[in-house]
Amino acid sequence: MIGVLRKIWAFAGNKQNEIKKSVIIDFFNAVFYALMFVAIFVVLNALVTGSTDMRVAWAALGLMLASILGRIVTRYFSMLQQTNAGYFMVAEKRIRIGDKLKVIPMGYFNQNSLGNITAMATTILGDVENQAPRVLVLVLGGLITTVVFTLAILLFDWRIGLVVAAGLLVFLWTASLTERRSRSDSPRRQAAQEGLVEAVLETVQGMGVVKAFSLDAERDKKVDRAIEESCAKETALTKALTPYNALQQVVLWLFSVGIILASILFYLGGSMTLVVCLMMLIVSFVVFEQLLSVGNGVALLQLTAASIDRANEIDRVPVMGEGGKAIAPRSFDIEFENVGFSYGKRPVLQDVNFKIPEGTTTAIVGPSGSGKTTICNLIARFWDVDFGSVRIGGRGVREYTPDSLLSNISMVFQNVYLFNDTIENNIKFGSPSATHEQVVEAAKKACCHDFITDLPDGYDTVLGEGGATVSGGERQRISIARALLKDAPIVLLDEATANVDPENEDQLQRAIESLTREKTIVMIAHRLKTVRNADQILVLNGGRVVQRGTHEELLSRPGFYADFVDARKKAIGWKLGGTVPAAG
Ligand SMILES: Nc1ncnc2c1ncn2[C@@H]1O[C@H](COP(=O)(O)OP(=O)(O)OP(=O)(O)O)[C@@H](O)[C@H]1O
Repeated sequence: MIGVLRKIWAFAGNKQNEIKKSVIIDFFNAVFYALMFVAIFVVLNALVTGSTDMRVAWAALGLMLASILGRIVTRYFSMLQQTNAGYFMVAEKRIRIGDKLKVIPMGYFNQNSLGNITAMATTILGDVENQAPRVLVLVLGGLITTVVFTLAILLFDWRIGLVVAAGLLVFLWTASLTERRSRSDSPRRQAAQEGLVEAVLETVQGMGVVKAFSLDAERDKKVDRAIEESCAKETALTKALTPYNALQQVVLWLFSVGIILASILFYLGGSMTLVVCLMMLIVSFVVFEQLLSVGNGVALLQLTAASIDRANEIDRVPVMGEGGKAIAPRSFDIEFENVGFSYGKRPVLQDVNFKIPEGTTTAIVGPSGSGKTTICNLIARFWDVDFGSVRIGGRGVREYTPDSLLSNISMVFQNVYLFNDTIENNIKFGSPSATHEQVVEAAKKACCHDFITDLPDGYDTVLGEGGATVSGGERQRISIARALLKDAPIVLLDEATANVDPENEDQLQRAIESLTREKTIVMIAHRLKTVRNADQILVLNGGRVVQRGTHEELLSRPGFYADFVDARKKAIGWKLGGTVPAAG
C-alpha cells in the first residue's frame, strides 16, 4: 500500500503541497467531528451528575454548532485543494505527453494506435484526475484521523483504546488483502476501457468506409463487444473486491461490538464510570467510520496506480534528438551512406548510398512499396536508421535537435493533414509570425487564393479536423502554400499533382517551381516530365538503389529505369514533355 501511495505522491509532482494541505484540513475536519462528542460528553455528564442548567445546554449547543460549521468549511476547502491538485497535476502531465509525442520515434505511433494514445490522454488521465488526490486524502486522512481518535480514546480509557488499536491493525491486514486482489484486476479493467475508446474512435474515423461497404452492423458489433468487455471487466473487479469490502466491514463491526461489550463489562465490574461507558457506547458506532472510507480508498488505490503506470509508460519511450544541438548547417547537401532501415522487423531499405548536392533536384522513382517515402522520412528524421548514416550539410541528422533539423525542411506530401483551425492559421503553421499579406501571397502562388476567397469566411474559414471540409486537391494546394511561406532550403515533395484538375495543373506546376527554385529538392516523382528534368534520378526497387543517373543516361542503357518508363508509358499514357494526368 505504501508503494502505491508513494507512486501517487510522486505523480502529484509540484501539486504535493495541495494534497498535503488537503490532508491537514481533513485532520481538522476530524477534530471538528470530535467536538460533537465533547458536546455529547458535556450533556451526558450533566445528566448523570444531575447538574443540568442552561449553561450546559448553551455550551453543548455552541460546541455542536462549531462542530457542524467547522466540518462544512473544512470539507469545502479540502475538496477545493483536491480538485485543484487533481486538475493541475493531470493538466501538466497532458502537456508533458504532448511535448513528448513530438520527439518520440514514429515507431511509437505504429505500435500504439490513435485510440490507445487518446484513451491515455483522456479516460486514463481523467481517472487519475478524479481519483488520485481523493484516494490519497481518503487513505492518508482516514488513517491519521483514526490514529488520533485512538490516542484520544486511550486517554479516556486505555483498555478500550487497545481494543480500537487492535481493530485498526486487523483492518490494515484486510486492506492489504483487498489491495493485493485489486492489483491483478485493475490493469485488465484499464485495458478494456482503452479497447472501448479505440473501437469507438476507429468507427468514427472510418465512418465513410463503414457506410460505403455497408459495414454498420459489423462495426456496431465490434463496438458492442468492446462495451461488453469493458462492462465485464468492471463487473469482475467489483465482484472480486466485494468479499474483501464485506470482510473489512465485518471486522470493524466485530470490533465495535467488542468495544460495547468491554465497556459494559468494565462498567458492571466498577472499573469504568457510567459517563465514560455511555461515551464509549456512542464512540463505538463512529470510531471506525473513517476506516470504512479508507477501505473504499484502498480498493481504488490499484486502479489509480494502474492508470498512473499507463500514463507514465510514455516517459520511458526513448526520445529522438536527445543530446542534439541547434545546428545551422553550412550547406544543404544530403547524403545517405550505407543506410539500412526496417519498420520493426520488416527490412525496407538496404545499403542505400547517394549524395544530393545543394541546390539540385533529385527524383526518386520506383514501384509502389519500394521505399521512396521512407527515404524522405529518414531525411526529416521521422525515423532513425538501423545502419549507416543520413547527413545534411555534412552533419548526421541525429546531431541536430528536431527543431533545428526541421527548420531547414519543407514537406509536401500526398496525404496532407490540416488542423481544425482557420485556413490562414493552417498556412501560417510553419511560420507563425507571417503577416496576412504574406499568407495571401503564398496562397496566390499555390493557386488556392481564388477558392479560399470564394468561401463565405475566406481565410477565416475553419477547416475541420484533418481538413475534412475541403477537397483533396484544395488540401494539397493549402499545404503547398504552407511550404511556400516556410521557405525552407530543402524541399521534400511527393509530386502533388494527383488531385489537381487539369485547369489548375499548369499554375500548380509553376507554384511548385517557385517553391522549389534554388532549393535542394528530393521529389517522389510521378510525372515523366519532372523526372526528365531532374539533375539526378534514383531508381529504387525492393529497398535498394538499383540505378542512378540523369534521364538520358538511364534511358541510354537497358535496365530497370528503361523498362519502368516503358511500362508506365504503356500503362497510363505518359508522354514525354506533355502535360499529362498524374500517375499514383
Ligand atoms: N509506418 C510504417 N510501418 C510499417 N511499415 C511501413 C510503414 N510505412 C511504410 N511501410 C512499408 O515499407 C515499405 C516501403 O514503404 P514506402 O511508403 O516507403 O514505399 P513507397 O515506395 O513510397 O510506396 P508508394 O509509392 O506506394 O507510396 C512498404 O512495404 C510499406 O508497406
